[in-house]
Amino acid sequence: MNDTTSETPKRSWWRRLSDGLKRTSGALGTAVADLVTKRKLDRAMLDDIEDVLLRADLGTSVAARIAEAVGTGRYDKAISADEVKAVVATEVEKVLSPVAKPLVVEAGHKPFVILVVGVNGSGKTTTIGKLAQKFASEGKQVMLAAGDTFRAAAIEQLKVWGERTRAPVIAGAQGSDSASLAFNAITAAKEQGRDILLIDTAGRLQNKAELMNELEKVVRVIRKVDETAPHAVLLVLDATVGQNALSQVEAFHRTAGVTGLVMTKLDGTARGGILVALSEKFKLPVHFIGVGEGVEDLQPFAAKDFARAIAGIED
Ligand SMILES: Nc1nc2c(ncn2[C@@H]2O[C@H](COP(=O)(O)OP(=O)(O)OP(=O)(O)O)[C@@H](O)[C@H]2O)c(=O)[nH]1
Repeated sequence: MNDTTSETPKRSWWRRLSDGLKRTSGALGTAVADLVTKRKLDRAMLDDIEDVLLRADLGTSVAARIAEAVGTGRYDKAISADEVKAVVATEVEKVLSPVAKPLVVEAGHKPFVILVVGVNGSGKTTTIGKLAQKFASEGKQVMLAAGDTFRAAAIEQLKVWGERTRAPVIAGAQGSDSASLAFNAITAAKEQGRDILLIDTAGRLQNKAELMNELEKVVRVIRKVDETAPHAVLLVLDATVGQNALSQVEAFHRTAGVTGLVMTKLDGTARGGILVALSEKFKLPVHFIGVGEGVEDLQPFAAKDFARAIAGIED
């Protein structure tokens, strides 16, 4: 039946997810299929499978574990690509299950302050828009702070989200001090009794000390108004940067104390396994993933769905 309107939201998200991850799952699936045809399983085949997994950026320890699991009980036997995919899905899910955690807005903070950080163009504004929409639909009073004071377009983009979600936007002039803007925003959110304050920040490269110091200052200044804040620090990562994501996590975690990750643009890479490598290494909660340009393409992260999609298992 081709009636897509009867699809449940879950089903349509699965479609978006598996289509979005096609580059990774397609590359993986084709390479595995090539390896297993007309051969019996031996050490050389397992090494080749491990290489394929490394090329998808799953990381050395996860790739080795999967190869080991594929080999268990199967030496000298024929093996199908589907069997390998099933093992990949099972092992990837084991890594991801402990980190797949929703973003929880704890009671007792008014406002609950969420600082959104990351490099240029990683998808911070899209993430803020999505979160503002979600919280507003739950009846929460949201406020936005346009802490990316470098780019006029970023301030405008946030204002559009403010209008859409009926959230007031605290913004300064282009080039104004982002720490004082954060200070003003949290003060205003307190005075107005807003439930949640989402603070955008300028995109910055993790190796630019000056900008990272500025981010440190933003956090310090926020704490002057509420010493328990920020209550969540979300690092938005662009999956297409590959291994560079590892050093981004390290640097932003050191500077701002990241509490959770959002990974966007998984549709733009054949190396979507980077999310698995990051999870294995840092064990930071993963809240959302993005598999396309639209705000509906950013959804809460579910370990099992992701593991099946990346392994190329059809629902
Ligand atoms: N293909 C794809 N594009 C995405 C995804 N998430 C965001 N984008 C696009 O990436 C671009 C940058 O997203 P923004 O949300 O503006 O990123 P930002 O981090 O706020 O950017 P700066 O303000 O430049 O730091 C936009 O064109 C988005 O539509 C995704 O999951 N997949």
